[in-house]
Amino acid sequence: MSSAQQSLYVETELGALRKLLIHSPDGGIGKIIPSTFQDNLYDDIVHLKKMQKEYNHYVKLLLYFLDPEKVAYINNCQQSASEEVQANCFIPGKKEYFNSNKVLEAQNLLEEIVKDEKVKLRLISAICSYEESSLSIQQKLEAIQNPALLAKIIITGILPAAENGTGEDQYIFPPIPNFIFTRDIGIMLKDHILLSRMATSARKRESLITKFLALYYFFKDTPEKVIEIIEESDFFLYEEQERRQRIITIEGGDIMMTHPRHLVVGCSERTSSNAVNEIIHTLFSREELGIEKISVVKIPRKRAQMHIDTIFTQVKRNVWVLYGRYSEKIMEAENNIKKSYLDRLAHRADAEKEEAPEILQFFKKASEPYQRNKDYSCPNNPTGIESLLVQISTQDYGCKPEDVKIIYSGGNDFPHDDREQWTDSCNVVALKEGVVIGYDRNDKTSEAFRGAGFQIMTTEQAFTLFESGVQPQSLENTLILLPSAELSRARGGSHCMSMPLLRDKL
Ligand SMILES: NC(=[NH2+])NCCC[C@H](N)C(=O)O
Repeated sequence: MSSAQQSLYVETELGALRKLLIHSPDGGIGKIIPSTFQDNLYDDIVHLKKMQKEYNHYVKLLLYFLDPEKVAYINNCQQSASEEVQANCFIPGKKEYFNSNKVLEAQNLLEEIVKDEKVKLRLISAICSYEESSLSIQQKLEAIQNPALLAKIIITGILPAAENGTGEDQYIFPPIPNFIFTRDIGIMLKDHILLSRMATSARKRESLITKFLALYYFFKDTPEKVIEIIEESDFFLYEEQERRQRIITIEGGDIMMTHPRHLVVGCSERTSSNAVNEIIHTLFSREELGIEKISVVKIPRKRAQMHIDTIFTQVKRNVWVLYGRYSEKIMEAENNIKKSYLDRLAHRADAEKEEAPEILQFFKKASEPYQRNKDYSCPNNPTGIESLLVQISTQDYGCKPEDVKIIYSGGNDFPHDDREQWTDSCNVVALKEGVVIGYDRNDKTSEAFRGAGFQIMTTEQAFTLFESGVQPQSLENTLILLPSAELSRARGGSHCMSMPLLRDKL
């Protein structure tokens, strides 16, 4: 077992975070133009430098918790007289980059694997054929001897002037601006990884890169732990229409290991129903995973709620943050109030009654051998998302029903609930149980956290606290707020920006 492999394990959303995969906003993002941001799954063009600055707060916060020595290194760089050194310590590929083996940067790992000539050639040919590049582009890439540069080009799609002989930077591939959302590219299920199968062409190169990282870095010696789910072998015999129905797409934002025996899977704009079906079969058949229960959360296919982690995330065993409009408990009443409000705002299509999310559960005892044709569906499904969350807290974690707290986006107060869900109020990642990262712009949600007994602090305040000697791991019940003016425009929060690789067991 390689050392990378030994330390990969995630069985909850809450255990103290020890290692994760991230990707810092790269130059490709700065090349998106107004006519392409939608195709790139953004809702605006962003100011790259400001976005990177905001992201650096996130990185530094992660380091305080996961790798404090690197914070000392970064602080040191910040004191340098050279602005370049100050900036470079956050830029992957630069010699000043902090290089942590706890907060892993995808670009660095890519750099690592392309040092192997065989892997390099394979990856280049896979990407060039996916992107339909010319032979000459492929040859230019093959000729690059600097692995850091190659990794950067593969991600940003920009071949610098010095490498292409034309005297100008050349855009050889489209950017992959959503690669910052490492949550979506793969999912750790205990010591296995389930590879995603991105739903949109804007994110397919990310899947390809992730597959290479899984096979040639993380699971180099144990490829059997890499789980891939693809369409059946006769898929290509069907007509277009039929094929569309059978397609398998999976994105990590729809998959949560909420408990070592319980997996929650979203069926959404991004994760297809066929995929959900196959996930159930595949994971139940992998008895070594010990997954007994799979809850499927079917949500309407909407941009604003493209994955289930845009609707809810877990904060503590008994605490969740949820978009109230999707809670069956308040949906009915809320719908009526909103309808009258929206009606007054002229003919808004969304004034129509919301489509309700639906929960389906499947159960297989770990000791029972798996049978493909057996029906594992459960008879009494939770009536909606809120009941599911309460069920996880009470049945899986043994909390008392009266102790379960649901914190609602925007305090469940319209229109703040909708506004703040849009800027990822429900998308928080736990650094440890009860200590989560959110966005500073979601004021009403922060108030709701405060009301539920959490202290709220900005990253700046957290850093000052840690510098004064408070141990990050000693924090309890805290929501830490990231600056988010630019980051939030990419339509993802801290949960999306993290792919946990190692968490303590609870
Ligand atoms: N897990 C998540 N919610 N990820 C958010 C991804 C946002 C990204 N712009 C996309 O549309 O793909």
